[in-house]
Amino acid sequence: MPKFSANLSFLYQDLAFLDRFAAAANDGFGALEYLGPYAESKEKVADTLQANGLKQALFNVPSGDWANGERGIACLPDRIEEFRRGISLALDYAKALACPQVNVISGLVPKGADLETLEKVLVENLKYAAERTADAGVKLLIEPINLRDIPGFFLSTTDHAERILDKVGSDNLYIQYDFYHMQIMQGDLIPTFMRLKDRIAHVQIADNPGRNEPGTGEINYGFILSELDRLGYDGWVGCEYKPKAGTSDGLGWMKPYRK
Ligand SMILES: O=C(O)[C@H](O)C(=O)CO
Ligand SMILES: [Mg+2]
Repeated sequence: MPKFSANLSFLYQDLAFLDRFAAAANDGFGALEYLGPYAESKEKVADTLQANGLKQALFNVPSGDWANGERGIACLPDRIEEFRRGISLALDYAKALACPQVNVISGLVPKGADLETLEKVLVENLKYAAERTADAGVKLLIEPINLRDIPGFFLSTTDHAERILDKVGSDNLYIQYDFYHMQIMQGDLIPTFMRLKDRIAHVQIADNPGRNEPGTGEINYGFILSELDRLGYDGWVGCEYKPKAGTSDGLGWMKPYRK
């Protein structure tokens, strides 16, 4: 049976961040994920998780000035020190929240930048981060993201993600496979998942078009979720979508998977 993690950067947007924890627990989620916990103290986040009987499935390492349009800094040559500090902060939180994995957002290609240079920076940053996260018992992930929602994003396909994993050469670096992004960029969702299964540590779902809840678009999540089960995926399924019907009211799709 698939188990679901509520992505609090998308769900329960009408509530304050820490109030979203109880709402997710009440709706039957077993775990949480979000862009980052850094605006709250790690003690407060850990207490709220525990008070609501939730696990921490994942969060992103610090990803630059998100509000002002940055989408990660991991490929940017002039941000290496900041990236390294971010890894150390992410590991502090991961330890406090008993979070088994963190996701790296690669970054936007700056105008006129040399792609080979960006790739080298990303690979070196990931080598550095994979070593530190491995020492802490935390998996490191990278996520291909579709170019329609984030034009100019450096990492947008699983082929590219695989090449990066090969270049980094660490057994602690994995792919975060977001079915929504991959439907837009590649299609062929389950055959690709099957091929990359051993390199994928986390999956996320949303329907297309619209990035709304499963059942609102063209992706057959009934099939996908049963395939994830059949193929032995036992990680969390991250619900990273914009609820069309309100978060709780729009959870009808999840009913068959609740005990
Ligand atoms: O948007 C996504 O798919 C990501 O998972 C994310 O964390 C930020 O872009
Ligand atoms: Mg995602």
